[in-house]
Amino acid sequence: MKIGRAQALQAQAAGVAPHVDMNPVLLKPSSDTDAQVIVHGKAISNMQAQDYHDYKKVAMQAVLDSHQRLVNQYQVIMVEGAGNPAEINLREGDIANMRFTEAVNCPVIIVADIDKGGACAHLVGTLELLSASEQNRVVGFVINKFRGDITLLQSGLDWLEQRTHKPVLGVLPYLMDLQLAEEDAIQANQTIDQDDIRLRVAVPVFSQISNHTDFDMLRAHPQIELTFVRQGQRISAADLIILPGSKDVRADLELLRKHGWDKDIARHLRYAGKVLGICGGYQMLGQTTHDPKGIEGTIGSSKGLGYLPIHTTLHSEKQLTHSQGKLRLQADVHNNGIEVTVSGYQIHVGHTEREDGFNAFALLDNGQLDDGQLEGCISADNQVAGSYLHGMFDSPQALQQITAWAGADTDKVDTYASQQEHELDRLADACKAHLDWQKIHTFISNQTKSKHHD
Ligand SMILES: NC(=O)CC[C@H](N)C(=O)O
Repeated sequence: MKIGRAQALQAQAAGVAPHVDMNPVLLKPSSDTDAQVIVHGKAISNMQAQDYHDYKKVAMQAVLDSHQRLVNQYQVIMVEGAGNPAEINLREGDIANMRFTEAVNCPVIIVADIDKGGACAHLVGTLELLSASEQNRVVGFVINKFRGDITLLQSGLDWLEQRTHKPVLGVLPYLMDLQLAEEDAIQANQTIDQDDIRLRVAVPVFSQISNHTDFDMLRAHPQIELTFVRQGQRISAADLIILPGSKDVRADLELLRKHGWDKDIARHLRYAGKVLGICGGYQMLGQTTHDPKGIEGTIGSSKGLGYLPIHTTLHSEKQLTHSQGKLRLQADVHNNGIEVTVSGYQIHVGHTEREDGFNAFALLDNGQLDDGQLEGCISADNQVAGSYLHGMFDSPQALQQITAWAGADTDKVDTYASQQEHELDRLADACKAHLDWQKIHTFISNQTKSKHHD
């Protein structure tokens, strides 16, 4: 079952369990022109933009079915649009914006990001490009991410209301360093304690990087300096290099070599640094990756970096599982002999075999995939490790143990879930203080009444 991170976060914010109906159709871009289409949590296929366009009629029905199920279950349903309601090239066949609101007859609030500039022009222009009935369902505007003196904005807001005859329902302030899970873009902003950096982590950014939210907890840790190494840059001095997941492991392996990152990794290991691979990054650290059916790219095999005694073959079925177990990683510091629990999720098409006699990364409680209960691998010299477990840093003990393995004694931090809860509270407080709830409640109760009359 797969839903977008944004929808899972919205469910957490609303205090309800996430469900696929909250994200009936999910597109996971696999390149600039195609995406994996996931309907009701199940992958349908990889589609080119044009094919998806034709598929939208089917997808719309899935969206409406989900909406109906939610209506039967909840009193208030808030739907977030995707992209922009005025993308005229995509309006025909749209399933995520105004066409959906017309189909289910719901009021609309348009939100503009003033940090990017041109917010008034954006709102007036967007409204202008909607049809008359769509315009009628817009009940107001919200300005988001405002910083500065609000009194200077007031004349602009007055103008906007006069011009459009729609109310501004609030101006939300820019919340500094809000650390909420992002969908596709890599988040790199960090607040670190410069005088107390204990671990420097470098993550090369592959073209097809996946699951970059694995790094959110490292980024949120005040004693860990996390650097995303972009293409064209070299990996500079660090304590730990982490190779992230990838949607096209063999192509990204080639990219890694093209940028000289293989040499940087070799040098880093000569200087006794540690290297960790997650999922696709784990596969790259092995001996070989075979793709006999061309699942991710061209048919063929690629030689890995050769640091771990593992062999991977890509299959057509994607495996998806949640796992929990005990870390096998031995820490040079902070090793008090206590077994550390690690948990995470696995999502991959690769099947990996570890050569006999080598250490695993973790012993899982109920391992089902690949090498069974013993998951992942650690090199004989204890310098290189790899695992399929996404989210391995989300539990504070595992984070502490892995950073200890990498040579640093870091303080224990909040769990990922409670850190997200704290950030959601910040956002909720801002919404409570700055939105016109009286008006918003009126829209909601009118809507509920009209539904009862339907
Ligand atoms: N999330 C990932 O890194 C996936 C790795 C690889 N593409 C696989 O599916 O096996």
